[in-house]
Amino acid sequence: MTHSFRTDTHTPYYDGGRSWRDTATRYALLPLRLFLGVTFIYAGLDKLTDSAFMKASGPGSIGDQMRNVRGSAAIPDMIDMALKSPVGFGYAIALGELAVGIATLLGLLARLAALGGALISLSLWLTMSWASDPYYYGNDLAYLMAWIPLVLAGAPNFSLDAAWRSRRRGRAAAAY
Ligand SMILES: O=S(=O)([O-])[S-]
Repeated sequence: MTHSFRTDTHTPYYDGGRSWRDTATRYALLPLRLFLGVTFIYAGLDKLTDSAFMKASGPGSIGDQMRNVRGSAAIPDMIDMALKSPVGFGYAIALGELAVGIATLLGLLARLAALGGALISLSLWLTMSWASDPYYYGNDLAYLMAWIPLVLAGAPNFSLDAAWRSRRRGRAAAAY
């Protein structure tokens, strides 16, 4: 009986020593990072520039939106807390989204930014979109899940974190 071994099952289009598969794997999280970064910046700016939204009451206001979902929220106490200062809460969410989006795009403290994004999505899921039925109609749960790979991986490429790390390594190497 003869045995044959194939160690390479794909076509090696070499790119400076890497196959295209290695390159695709290396940058697999980049589309997700760009999408979440841009979307959170957009969501933050959208809220900040919507004068109807940043109000304690009235059509389209954050106050009315929270009162509308209070009965169906997973944790109504969270809504009660936010309703003590609906406009303050609105600014906190909008500025949080903006900061998370910018940091994610720049790859600055990327894991921390992704954790912030996940916490924002978690709190919106438990309140605003908890009543979605079936659950997959609610988008905040999908955002929460989308942040998790970035919490785990950070932003190893095209990022300020990576630039900072390689600068520190360069300095450490120069010191020896
Ligand atoms: O977003 S990334 O640093 O994984 S390419």
